[in-house]
Amino acid sequence: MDKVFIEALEIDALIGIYDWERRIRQTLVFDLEMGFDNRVPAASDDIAHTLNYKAVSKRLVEYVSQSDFGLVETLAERCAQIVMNEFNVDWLRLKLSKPGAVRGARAVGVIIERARTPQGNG
Ligand SMILES: Nc1nc2c(c(=O)[nH]1)N=C([C@H](O)[C@@H](O)CO)CN2
Repeated sequence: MDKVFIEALEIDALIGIYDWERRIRQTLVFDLEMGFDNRVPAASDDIAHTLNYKAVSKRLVEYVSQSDFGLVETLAERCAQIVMNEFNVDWLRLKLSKPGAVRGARAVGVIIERARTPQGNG
């Protein structure tokens, strides 16, 4: 399967379960892999036929910077739904890292993989 990816997209957000986290903004890092048949845009050389990684990035920045959740799990799930629903993506892997959240760890976070289940005709 072909993919389009976004690596290390940094977005500041209000996130976390502790009181001190409710008073600051923290930088989150997003890595996305999205299934897409890249033969179509390759044949036409037309940006309109792509899964446009700039458009996806812009939408995520818009959403995440306005978001306010306790858990990274919740934010990751919402982002996955936005990408799948608004950009017609059937499969994705999303890694959401929270750098510096745990002393001694470079980053912590979640990796989720989501696939749209094919609809039967019965
Ligand atoms: N699985 C998770 N564990 C933790 C989360 C989380 O969102 N998912 N969050 C925290 C705190 O907010 C932490 O990031 C502050 O250091 C702890 N564990």
